[in-house]
Amino acid sequence: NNNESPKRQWSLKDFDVGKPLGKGKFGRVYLAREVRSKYIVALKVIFREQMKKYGIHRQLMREMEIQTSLRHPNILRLYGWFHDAERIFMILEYAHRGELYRELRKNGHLSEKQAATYMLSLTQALAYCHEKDVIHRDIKPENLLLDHEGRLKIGDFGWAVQSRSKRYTMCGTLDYLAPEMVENKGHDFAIDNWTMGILCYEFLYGVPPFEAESQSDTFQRIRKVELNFPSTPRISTEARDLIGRLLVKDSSKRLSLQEIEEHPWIIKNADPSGICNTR
Ligand SMILES: Cc1cc(Cn2cc(-c3c(Cl)cnc4nc(-c5cn(C)nc5C)[nH]c34)cn2)no1
Repeated sequence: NNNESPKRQWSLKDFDVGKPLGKGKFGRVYLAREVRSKYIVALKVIFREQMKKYGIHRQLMREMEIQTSLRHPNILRLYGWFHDAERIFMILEYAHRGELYRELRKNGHLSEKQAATYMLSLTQALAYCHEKDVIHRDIKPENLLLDHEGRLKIGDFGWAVQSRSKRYTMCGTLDYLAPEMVENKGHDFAIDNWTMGILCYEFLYGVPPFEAESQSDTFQRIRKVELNFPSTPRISTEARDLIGRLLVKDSSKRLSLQEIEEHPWIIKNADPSGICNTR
């Protein structure tokens, strides 16, 4: 829209750079403050030679175009970017309460109200992305952040990062691959609906549904959709119903985002404000 502020030319001297917040294969994220406004941001720094080495320059540009155009309360804002001779810098919204994963690990699993509230936020963010033909926002828990009020933010450009704490390594993310990915078929919007099922399970049980000793066992369990629900923690029938209607091999038979929003478990448990601080 034409009342958009003109694209400022940013440079590193506009920022006081603070502590590192996270690091990935291609770079790091730092806490930073814009000097004039004192506005706190997260500054993601990507090393050019790493970018060349992994040949991700074009993908990065496309992802940044997408991310800049997205405006949604549950999607981390990309305010702008700049570069110098050896690095590319992205000026990102700072999520004050960090990784949702930390909350999940701290409490072992989330309450049904918290899980349903985060599921609703994710569904609304993904519905917004799908309207703009953006799929596969890479919604692994490592990429889900919480703002100062505890509101969920999808915090990444859909490319692999190593989260700061070593305990969930990158290979752990294969738990999130859908059958069509594992079997190398094309994937479409429904890929995100599968991931929503994985996430909902993990929010409620603290572990992903198809976790196994080896990668091949995990692939096997994904392909056969070997889904079982442990007896503890006790999860409501509605929650298991929702998970069972998302983790469906035939992608055309998975619940749509609209149907997730209208599911009885979501209606009964989710806080529409997206903020749920009840344990
Ligand atoms: C490279 C690379 C690493 C990562 C993963 N990552 C994301 C962040 C991050 C962003 Cl982008 C925005 N806000 C954040 N807030 C935190 C945070 C706040 N607390 C209290 N603790 C943390 C951690 N991290 C944020 C950092 N690393 N993506 O690409």
